[in-house]
Amino acid sequence: MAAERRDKEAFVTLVTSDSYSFGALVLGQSLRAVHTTRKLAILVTPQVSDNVREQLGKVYDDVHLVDVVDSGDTEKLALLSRPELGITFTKLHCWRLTNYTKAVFLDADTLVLRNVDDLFDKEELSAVPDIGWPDCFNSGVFVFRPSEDTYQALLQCAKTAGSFDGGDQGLLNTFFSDWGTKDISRHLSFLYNMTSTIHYSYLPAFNRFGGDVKIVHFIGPIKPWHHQYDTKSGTVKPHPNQDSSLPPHHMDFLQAWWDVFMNRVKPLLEGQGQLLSGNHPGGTQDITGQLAQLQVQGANPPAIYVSSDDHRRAWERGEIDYTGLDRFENIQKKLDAQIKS
Ligand SMILES: O=c1ccn([C@@H]2O[C@H](COP(=O)(O)OP(=O)(O)O[C@H]3O[C@H](CO)[C@@H](O)[C@H](O)[C@H]3O)[C@@H](O)[C@H]2O)c(=O)[nH]1
Ligand SMILES: [Mn+2]
Repeated sequence: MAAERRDKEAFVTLVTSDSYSFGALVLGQSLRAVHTTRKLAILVTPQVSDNVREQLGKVYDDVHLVDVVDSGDTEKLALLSRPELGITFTKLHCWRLTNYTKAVFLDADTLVLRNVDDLFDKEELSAVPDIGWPDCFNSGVFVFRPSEDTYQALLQCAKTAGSFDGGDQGLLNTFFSDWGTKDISRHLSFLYNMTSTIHYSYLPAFNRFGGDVKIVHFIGPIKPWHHQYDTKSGTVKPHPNQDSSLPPHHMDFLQAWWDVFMNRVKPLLEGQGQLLSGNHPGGTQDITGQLAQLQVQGANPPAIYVSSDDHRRAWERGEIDYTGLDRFENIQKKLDAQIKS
């Protein structure tokens, strides 16, 4: 294919915080690992620190600074138990990347396992059914055509109809409401957005088709970067809140995420002085501990995991109080407070 066309097509993701940036770095490197021929673009908001933006620039061809768009719809987001997701309206900015003729949006919590450049043969709006309500599409992976007109129409739709889940997925399913019925070629195979969650898994189908998964999507509040990684054994350990309920294959995908992180992202970050230097003597380190260090260095520290200096220093040493101060509900509460303020 002509190089000019390839240069006008891009994979696009979004980050509004330093923590999601770990996801974006892994995603970008996973796309490089499967030798994509398309450009990599990322939307970042001013909350992402300068230091992190610089790291993102090592992986992404195009780092676009955008303003936050927030649905502010706390009532509907409460139904979804995810008060933080109003900010995902910021995703709409991807339609403004009009220097590309076609693009594929990927959430920052996705990981690419095989080359998916064939997605650029699809038309707007192509996506995979959502596992919770398969008449809707999941908005973590979709093919679209950047257009200022579409962007304005989406904003208008946000003002008039709004989003039925408070996030971008509800809005996009309202706007592209004929996705379910109009054209079957816009239904992508589940292999392009394999959501593996604790709530639902069709294991026999997984055993039959799982080997062909192209993109895995870590939906839900606990992301790969919240898990612990044991540097001695080179294996990921389940988050204490997920321990007993994870489907077995989920651990393999988490491991795949961490393998990309350790082999392809950590070496990039190591040039960053003290970042990633705080391994716990026992060999266990948690990326959020590294995040805390990143926040100490960053120009605009979100400090969401840090409640006091002592606690912060313990966290940085990798001494994480999983059953006490650092238990998941507390982290979640802090995140919630951060988003409301
Ligand atoms: O604080 C945040 C929250 C989200 N994001 C970005 O927005 C995406 C969507 O959020 P995520 O936490 O991945 O949501 P999911 O757990 O995947 O939940 C679902 O619901 C969301 C809201 O409707 C949709 O955006 C998702 O695609 C859909 O899978 C992320 O991947 C990031 O790219 C941020 O940058 N910062
Ligand atoms: Mn997601």
